[in-house]
Amino acid sequence: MTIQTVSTNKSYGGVQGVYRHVSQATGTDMVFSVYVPPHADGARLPVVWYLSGLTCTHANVTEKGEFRKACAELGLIFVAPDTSPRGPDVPGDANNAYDFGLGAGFYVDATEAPFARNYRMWSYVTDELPKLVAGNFPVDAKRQSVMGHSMGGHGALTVALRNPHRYRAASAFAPIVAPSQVPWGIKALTGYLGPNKDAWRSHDTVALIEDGAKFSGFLVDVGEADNFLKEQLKPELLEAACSKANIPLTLRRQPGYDHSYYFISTFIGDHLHWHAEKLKG
Ligand SMILES: N[C@@H](CCC(=O)N[C@@H](CSC=O)C(=O)NCC(=O)O)C(=O)O
Repeated sequence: MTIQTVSTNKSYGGVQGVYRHVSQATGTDMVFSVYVPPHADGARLPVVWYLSGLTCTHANVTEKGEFRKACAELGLIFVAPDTSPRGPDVPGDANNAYDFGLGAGFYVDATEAPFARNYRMWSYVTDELPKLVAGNFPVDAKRQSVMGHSMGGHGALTVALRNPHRYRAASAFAPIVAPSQVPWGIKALTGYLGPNKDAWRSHDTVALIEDGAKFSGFLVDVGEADNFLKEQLKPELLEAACSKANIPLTLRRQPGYDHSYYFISTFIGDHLHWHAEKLKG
């Protein structure tokens, strides 16, 4: 598994890199970014996975997330994958909408034509990319955690609930917590997985919790001025599900904050400190 270096820049004593590789999972080239903090020769470091939202590539959080200072101080590797396969042969939304297809893989392995061939973002972020990163960066694979934003918050919570022994922490900014119940999610899960809603449950945080999935606890921030809060995000459904299942949830409703990277960059330091505590030792 070889990777090609697109760019590297020194930052906070570490290296911010962007890399490209040929993905077996998606059948396309994929680009991702990795920040490696300053570290002693031979050291193996904990890794935080960041899953991005609709319309994003690796670049949104890499350029606007303001995570590097905290990662450098805390000794965390930070990995940001793309949100979908891309390329001239990759099908997208029939109407070029922003919420399906390119930039909107929803972290599932599609079963429906014509998406099943390339849209395999679940396998990509939980299997192929972790192996690639472990083989090319100084990662301690026993110390991994995951966070994400919006569609990527959905991705982070679902990969954690389905792999509770792999990820020591999971947090989210403005996550879609019940995609089976909201317009963004219904469109995506129908398109990628088909109309049978039973197949959606393993990609729906609230449904996974209702069906018995467990995790040690979540940290979730939402902005009270987020235009998507009431129709698409519905954090109250996560609150109810976690409460019923006795899963610890710290849900912070941040007054005045919207859905943007101004919101994420304000609180990402808190999240990284929370992750670092759980990734110690
Ligand atoms: N119409 C808007 C909506 C897209 C948007 O807000 N995307 C968010 C993620 S939404 C949920 O997954 C985002 O992170 N955008 C990128 C950014 O850098 O802010 C639009 O097309 O922008």
